[in-house]
Amino acid sequence: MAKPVQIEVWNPNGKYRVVSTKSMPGTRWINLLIQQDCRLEICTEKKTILSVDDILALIGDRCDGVIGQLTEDWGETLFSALSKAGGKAFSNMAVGYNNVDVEAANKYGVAVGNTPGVLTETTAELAASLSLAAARRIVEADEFMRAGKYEGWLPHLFVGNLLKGQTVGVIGAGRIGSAYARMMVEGFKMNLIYYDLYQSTRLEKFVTAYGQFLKANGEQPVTWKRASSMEEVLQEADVISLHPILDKTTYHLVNKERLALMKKEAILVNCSRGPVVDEVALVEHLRENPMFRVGLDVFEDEPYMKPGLADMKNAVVVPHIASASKWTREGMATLAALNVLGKIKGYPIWSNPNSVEPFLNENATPPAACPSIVNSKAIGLAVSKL
Ligand SMILES: NC(=O)c1ccc[n+]([C@@H]2O[C@H](COP(=O)([O-])OP(=O)(O)OC[C@H]3O[C@@H](n4cnc5c(N)ncnc54)[C@H](O)[C@@H]3O)[C@@H](O)[C@H]2O)c1
Ligand SMILES: O=C(O)[C@H](O)CO
Repeated sequence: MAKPVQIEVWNPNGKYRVVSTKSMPGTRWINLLIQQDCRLEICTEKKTILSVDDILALIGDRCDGVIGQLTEDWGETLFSALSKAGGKAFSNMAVGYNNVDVEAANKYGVAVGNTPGVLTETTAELAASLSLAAARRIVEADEFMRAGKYEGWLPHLFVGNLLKGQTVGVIGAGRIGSAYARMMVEGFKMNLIYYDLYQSTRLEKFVTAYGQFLKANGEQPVTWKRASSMEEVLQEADVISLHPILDKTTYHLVNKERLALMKKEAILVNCSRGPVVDEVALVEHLRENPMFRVGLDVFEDEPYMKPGLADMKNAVVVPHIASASKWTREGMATLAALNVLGKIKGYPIWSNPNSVEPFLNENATPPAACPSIVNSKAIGLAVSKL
């Protein structure tokens, strides 16, 4: 039997019981739920990753909706329990939902929400930060200073890579990949090569226009190319950033063979999901190629790193913080809460889940719609006319 878990209760007499498996930033999401007659229960357990049993205990015998986290395993067991408890809605507080078995949710008619759009720039900025940190060896240099090893300026001290005029490669040029590409092209005047299953005309137009602007100002224009294979990006780019979703097609997309195609002094950045890279192969590649560098926000077996990675001077590693700006995290909480609330209230789904700004305006009542439900078609939800 599932153990009881610690909770904090808001609006105890609310009609709808909504559970959040974690405390989330900001208070707007809490206020939106309690103003709409929800009794909100927030799990306050100290452990970071809740087990399926912990979540079963939270769902209990009556629950209208759950806001959950990307660290949780939302499959058959949880959706069946939620449906049995009368639940209609689940939302990840994340844009990625590879932790959710959507087919299982469909089977029980449970809506699955995610939080696109609000993370785009914040995540792209972290990918850009990791690119720079790796190119200019910032972490190594910081450790050196703190260890009291600096004895004065030297011509060879922490020499890294100049980005200007080099080629940035983006694999997965969706919302975040495109935002990152624009930052690197505009900020550092890099040429772009990208690979995606779909053409990104907006991105191509942006680079063309910026190239024309540079040329008109007497500067070297930037260029773009849509690669016909991922291998082409790996071979040509100097800095490569990974931004696809994680699914069967992207698992170990970067493996031993593909690492071998990359330039010896290339930089690889991963802010998508850990299993997109074969981390064991990566550690071996880093060991054998000391001029090759990586910037990693995500890991194959989070929260762990594969043996040897932590010892690599040519790796910059941070703990899955790409979306960690205050505005973004509060926005994610708001979108996740409104996905659950909207479904409970019987609202239709928002017509453009890539454009969620109306839900984020603190000074206005949010639209009567669910911002982003990934299985809306499968469970037959109507689209909002707003
Ligand atoms: N590290 C973090 O904190 C963090 C933050 C936000 C998002 N993410 C991850 O980033 C992912 C992307 O987010 P997004 O909002 O840009 O999503 P998105 O759907 O806008 O972009 C994903 C892109 O990947 C492409 N793609 C899918 N399969 C591919 C393949 N096999 N090869 C090449 N491209 C492929 C898609 O066509 C799409 O353009 C999320 O699913 C999530 O896993 C991580
Ligand atoms: O998918 C997401 O939204 C992220 O990984 C959370 O930061």
